[in-house]
Amino acid sequence: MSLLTLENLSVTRRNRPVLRGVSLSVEPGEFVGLLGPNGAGKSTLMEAALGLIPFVGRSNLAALSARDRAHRAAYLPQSREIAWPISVENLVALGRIPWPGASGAEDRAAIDAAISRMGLEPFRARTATRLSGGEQGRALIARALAQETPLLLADEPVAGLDPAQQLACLRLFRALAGEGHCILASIHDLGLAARFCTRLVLLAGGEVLADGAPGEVLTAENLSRAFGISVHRIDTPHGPAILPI
Ligand SMILES: Nc1ncnc2c1ncn2[C@@H]1O[C@H](COP(=O)(O)OP(=O)(O)OP(=O)(O)O)[C@@H](O)[C@H]1O
Repeated sequence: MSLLTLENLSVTRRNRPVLRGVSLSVEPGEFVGLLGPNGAGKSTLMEAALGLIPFVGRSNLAALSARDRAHRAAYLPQSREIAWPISVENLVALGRIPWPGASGAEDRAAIDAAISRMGLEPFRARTATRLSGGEQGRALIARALAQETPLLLADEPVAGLDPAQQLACLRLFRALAGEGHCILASIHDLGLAARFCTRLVLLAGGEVLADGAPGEVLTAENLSRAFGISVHRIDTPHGPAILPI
């Protein structure tokens, strides 16, 4: 069963077409990396998929009630805003709001697991707004994980994370996909995307330029068309290293 199905999705923003007839279907077990130049519409696609902005076409997520949608999908927006000076633990606990019927023990287990998965134990009691940018980003990922949804839409989850935290986060997402979850994450680092994602979707000009296994999508021709760049690719025992030129 597809967790996310977009059919002919079109979005116009400020009288400019941003997405034009995008169709996409994402299955459990997939970690899909959403690639594309700045302004290609990666955030727009996630916002429209969730029904947060007007669109034409169909999104199975947007069609759900707010409660069912919150049970199906967690969302990490690109903006890392934390509105109140609450503790990291309480911030992560906000991910449990869609589950008012859960027992205290279930909530506690979900919060503890999310904090542990993001390596946030030392920050648990700290005021979230007084953490570094990367630490705040990890706390917001933990909030999304605590929601315990089958689908996670994450807008540039590794932006601002140090190299070790980027690896840890992407390894975790890959492991979650292995457990049957489904992750759709925008990402600008082509090497990391190639290494960790099971599938890549390249957006350009408001359309899906390529969709498939990393090796099929990250071709010289596709990257030149999407970004206007050449790349030097070196295959290492740890996966491809992709150097934009
Ligand atoms: N709130 C908004 N109101 C009007 N136009 C917007 C808004 N947000 C984004 N846009 C426009 O929509 C287009 C797509 O933006 P979007 O944020 O989806 O791109 P993106 O692929 O996520 O880019 P980036 O890699 O820079 O994050 C851009 O031209 C942008 O200027």
